[in-house]
Amino acid sequence: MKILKVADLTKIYGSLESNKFQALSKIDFSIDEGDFVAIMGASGSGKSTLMNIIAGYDKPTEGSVIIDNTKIESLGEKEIANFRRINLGFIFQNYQLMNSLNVKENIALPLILDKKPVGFIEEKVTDIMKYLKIDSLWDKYPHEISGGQQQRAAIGRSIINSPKVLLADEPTGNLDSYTTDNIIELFSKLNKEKNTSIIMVTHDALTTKYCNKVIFLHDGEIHNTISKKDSDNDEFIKKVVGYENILGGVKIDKK
Ligand SMILES: Nc1ncnc2c1ncn2[C@@H]1O[C@H](COP(=O)(O)OP(=O)(O)OP(=O)(O)O)[C@@H](O)[C@H]1O
Repeated sequence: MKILKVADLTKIYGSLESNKFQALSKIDFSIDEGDFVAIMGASGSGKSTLMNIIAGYDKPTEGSVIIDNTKIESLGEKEIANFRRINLGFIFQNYQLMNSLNVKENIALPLILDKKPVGFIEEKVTDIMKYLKIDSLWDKYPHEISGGQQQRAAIGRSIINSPKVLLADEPTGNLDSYTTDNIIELFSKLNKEKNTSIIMVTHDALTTKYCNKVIFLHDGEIHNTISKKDSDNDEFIKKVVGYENILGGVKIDKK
């Protein structure tokens, strides 16, 4: 079953002829339920723009995003915020935890905003912290824990509502390679055990080892897509590294 469909998506920033910039051009792809997809491409190729439009943080100039049969652009601002809170999880490179709240309160935040009963929140947050192996950190504040632990807490907050789709924009960009592996394994676990569909922007080819698909953006367009079903794991990573070398290091500036 298709869980997400991106159709003919174009994004032009700026309204004046002098400051117009086309960041995405006719992007078209779909994601099946249970897919774990990476989006790769050079800096400036449009990855964050695409993620922000999928999450409804930004609007496309043309085209549409359909998530679980809901057309995102047809929703008003309040409806988008509600839809996002219930159906999507978003994970950022810099975690975006609230510094004044401890780990437990950060994870509970979406349920508190939804005014869920205290007992329900308590049970859910305890389960999630155990699942993520951060239950011993429940009373720590973000500045008291490591980057990897902060990212686990951020993942906890993003999955507390059991979203069908998890969007992660460079989730391991600030982490060392050991912690990166841990976080990527956690994504794979969520993907396999909870059937969460994941779309992850990454600059690191090795983080795609559990993905079943990699979409390469180049200059705001889909350059190509690699599927794991065509190859074994080593061959898959080799292909990803190959395309990353061709596309990865070049800053693309259309101005
Ligand atoms: N608000 C904006 N106004 C004008 N141009 C923008 C805006 N946001 C992004 N851009 C431009 O759109 C292009 C795509 O940006 P985007 O952030 O999506 O790229 P990216 O692939 O995520 O890059 P990176 O890997 O460096 O994060 C870039 O050239 C960027 O300068």
